[in-house]
Amino acid sequence: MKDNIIPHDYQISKEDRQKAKNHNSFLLWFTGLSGSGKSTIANVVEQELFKQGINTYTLDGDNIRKGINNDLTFTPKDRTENIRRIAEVANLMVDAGIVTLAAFVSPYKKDRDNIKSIVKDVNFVEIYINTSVEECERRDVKGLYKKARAGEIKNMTGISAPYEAPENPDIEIKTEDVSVEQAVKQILDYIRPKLQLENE
Ligand SMILES: Nc1ncnc2c1ncn2[C@@H]1O[C@H](COP(=O)(O)OS(=O)(=O)O)[C@@H](OP(=O)(O)O)[C@H]1O
Ligand SMILES: Nc1ncnc2c1ncn2[C@@H]1O[C@H](COP(=O)(O)OP(=O)(O)O)[C@@H](O)[C@H]1O
Repeated sequence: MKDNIIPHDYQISKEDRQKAKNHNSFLLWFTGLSGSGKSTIANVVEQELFKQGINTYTLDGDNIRKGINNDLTFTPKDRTENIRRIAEVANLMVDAGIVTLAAFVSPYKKDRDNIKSIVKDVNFVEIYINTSVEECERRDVKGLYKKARAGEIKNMTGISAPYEAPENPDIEIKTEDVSVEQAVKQILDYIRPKLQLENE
C-alpha cells in the first residue's frame, strides 16, 4: 500500500518559506517532569520571539492531548505514539517555516531520539528542564503528585513511571538554581545564531 504513495513535487520549498519570513525554522523541544517548568519557560520564550517578529507556534498538552491525541493514555506504548505524532506535526510546522516549541514530559530516550530522526538533527534543539522530583512534588501545580501518592493516578512520571534524563541535551536548565528570566535568556542566546539565514 505504502509503495503506491508517490509524492507530488511541490514547487514552494522550506527554504522559500524561510526566506519570505527572513529566519530559519526549527523545533525547540522541552522535556522534563510534570511541574518542572516546561510550559512556563516555553511560554516566555515564545513571547520574546513573537515580539521580534518571528513566526512561532507552541505545541503542548492542551492542544495535543485534548485534540489529535485524545485517544492516548500514559502507558509506555501510548507515550511513544504521543511523541511520534507530535514529532510528525512539528516536522510539518518546521517545514512551513515556523519556529516550533513543544513542551512534553517525553520521558523515554528512544522516543526523543525518534523525534530527532523525524525532524532531523539540525532542526532539533533538546532543552532539558531539570527540576528534581522533590521540587516538582513540592510545587504540585496540578495536584497530580498528591493523587499519584494516593494511588489515584497510575504511571505518574517520577513516582510510578520512569524519567530517563537526557545525557547530552543542547540546553539544560536547573530551575532550582536559575530564574525564569535567566532560563529564557539562556535559550534565546543559544538560538539567536540558528535563526539567521545563511547568506546574511
Ligand atoms: N501519569 C502521568 N504522568 C505524567 N503526566 C501526567 C500523567 N497523567 C496526567 N499527566 C498530565 O499530562 C501531562 C503530560 O503529558 P505529555 O503528553 O507531556 O506526556 S508524555 O510526553 O506522553 O509522557 C502533564 O503535563 P505537564 O504538567 O504540563 O508536564 C500532566 O499534567
Ligand atoms: N525557575 C523556574 N522556571 C520555571 N518555572 C518555575 C521556576 N521557579 C518556579 N517555577 C514554577 O514552577 C511551576 C512550573 O509549572 P509548569 O510550567 O506548568 O511546568 P510543566 O509545564 O513542566 O508541567 C510554575 O508554577 C512556575 O511558576
